[in-house]
Amino acid sequence: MENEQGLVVRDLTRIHGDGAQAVQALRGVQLTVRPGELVAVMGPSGSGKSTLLTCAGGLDRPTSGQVLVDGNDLTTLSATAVAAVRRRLIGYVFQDFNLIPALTAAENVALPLELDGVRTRVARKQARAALAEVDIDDLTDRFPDDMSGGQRQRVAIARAIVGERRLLLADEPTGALDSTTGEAVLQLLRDRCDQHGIAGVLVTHDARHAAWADRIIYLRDGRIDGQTDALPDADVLLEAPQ
Ligand SMILES: Nc1ncnc2c1ncn2[C@@H]1O[C@H](COP(=O)(O)OP(=O)(O)OP(=O)(O)O)[C@@H](O)[C@H]1O
Repeated sequence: MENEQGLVVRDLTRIHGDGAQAVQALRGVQLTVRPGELVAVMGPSGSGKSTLLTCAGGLDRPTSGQVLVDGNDLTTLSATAVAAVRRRLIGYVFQDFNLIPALTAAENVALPLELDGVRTRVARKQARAALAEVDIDDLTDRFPDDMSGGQRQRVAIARAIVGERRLLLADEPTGALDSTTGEAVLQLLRDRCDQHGIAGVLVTHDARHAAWADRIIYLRDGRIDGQTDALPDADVLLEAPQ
């Protein structure tokens, strides 16, 4: 295991399909996200943003290249070992929350721990702690259908940070939310990276959302086409007259 913390992506390529149908979604992407750093990924539709995120999160296998999460090379591990790294170290936040309707907030958040063999009582305790961290410990026993969109996304974030997560991947996490609720969700992601030294990657179409990141990378046709340091402080943008 290499001693590199955070996320390291080297020469990443991903070809979806084969023959005449083959689509080269990523063409040699290099990216390092250090612990505590939040990087935004922007780019036109079809430029490879989601593919980059799913490869970084071990949900998709790259065609070539390396993906290291806290030194664990997802491209050389067995499928079972990748799944274990995913459950223990990687948290995902999606646009549509992906919560299980039949489970309460605490049960949804505890699920990745329980799947990983953590005893139910311990998992539920950690789930309650994660829900408290995103300020919804009063919703522990509530079902997703009885929550607002913002509350559901907080549950999804709690599920993504529960336990000892080291990498937080968010794909348009504010897409289904109004702008105030969306900003609160981004603030939460930012705080997690700052306070817990988690490496974060945020895919977004919105430059105001990208302003929460330390760095923005631009993808075009599967390549990194440019990079900028942080935009003006997000709080300043929020306070600016509309
Ligand atoms: N499972 C798949 N099978 C075939 N082609 C795919 C698959 N997933 C993605 N692609 C193709 O790979 C390219 C990159 O897709 P990707 O979803 O990563 O882009 P994106 O930047 O996230 O787009 P969007 O902003 O629209 O979500 C696109 O041409 C897409 O059609």
